[in-house]
Amino acid sequence: MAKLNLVEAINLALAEEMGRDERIIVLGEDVGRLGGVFRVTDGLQSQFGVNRVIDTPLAEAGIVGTALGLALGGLKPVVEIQFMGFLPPALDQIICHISRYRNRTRGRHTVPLVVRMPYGAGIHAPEHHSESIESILAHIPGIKVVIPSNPYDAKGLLISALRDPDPVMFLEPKRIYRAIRQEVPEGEYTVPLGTANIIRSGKSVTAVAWGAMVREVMRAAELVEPEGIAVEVIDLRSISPLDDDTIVQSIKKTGCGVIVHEACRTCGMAAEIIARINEKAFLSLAAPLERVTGFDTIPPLLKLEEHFLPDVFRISRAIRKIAQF
Ligand SMILES: Cc1ncc(C[n+]2csc(CCOP(=O)(O)OP(=O)(O)O)c2C)c(N)n1
Repeated sequence: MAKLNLVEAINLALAEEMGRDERIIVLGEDVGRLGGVFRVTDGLQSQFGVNRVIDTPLAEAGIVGTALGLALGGLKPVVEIQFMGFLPPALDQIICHISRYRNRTRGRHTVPLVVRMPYGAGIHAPEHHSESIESILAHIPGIKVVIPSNPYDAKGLLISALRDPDPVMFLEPKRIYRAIRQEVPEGEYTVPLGTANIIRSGKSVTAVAWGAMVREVMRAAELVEPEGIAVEVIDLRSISPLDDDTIVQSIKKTGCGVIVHEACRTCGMAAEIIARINEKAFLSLAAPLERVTGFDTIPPLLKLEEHFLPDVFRISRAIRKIAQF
């Protein structure tokens, strides 16, 4: 079995599904000849031709609006937004139309499209290239929001997204695009949307993360292990729908939890997760729930980025704090 990184796993999922389903087309800025800024769509245009892998003008609202029309016309478009920071012009199409077509037509029309986008900080990129605004997407009813943390899940989640009848936002943590290699099977397999994964079991503290933060949380869990703190790590994989059952079951076992995300603190996903734990497992809590997050500021440049992003130090400090109760 080949060991692939995240970029290669996503590329493989696209190539395999495009081979199986000729309704799938790819469109976005520089996705064709160049193969995308991060080379995620590398080779697809030469394999499937210019009618199925389309270089578009620099106009996010136009690209996503076009994809909506193509989806309603019977195709399965996969849009690449070059960086999540350039998503806002397309939010009008996503919020006002794509997310509501099923509801607007009383289920007669669905919108089977996928919007892929690199997101998150950690690669020393300038403004608009480090955004992590997943909670804005999670706030929109009618779309699914998926974030893989490793190559195996990336391929399986993307195949599920491509086969889903409804719109899926597929967020790619670019900080780990090439940082992890993992055995990824050839051929089809799926990872279900809306299902979290317990990637490390423990009885002391529950830690919830997604995307690039999963790796940091795993490092923190290993750091505190010799101190007698056994951390259960949940990789959320989908932030909408949110698999709160898995989180609640874990909290009932450990009695305390920390949620880690690199997005800004205010109205980030941690706030929603903490609210759900309060609703469903408050009486099992032995300590206040903690969150370790980015700060309420634009992701800063270069070295300051290291202070903005939750790291092993900040995460392990939060874990120790709640484990003491
Ligand atoms: C709204 C928005 N979307 C995407 C980008 C990312 N981006 C930066 S340069 C570039 C290519 C621009 O190509 P072109 O307009 O031909 O200008 P040239 O590279 O020739 O100067 C893209 C897509 C951006 N800066 N702004």
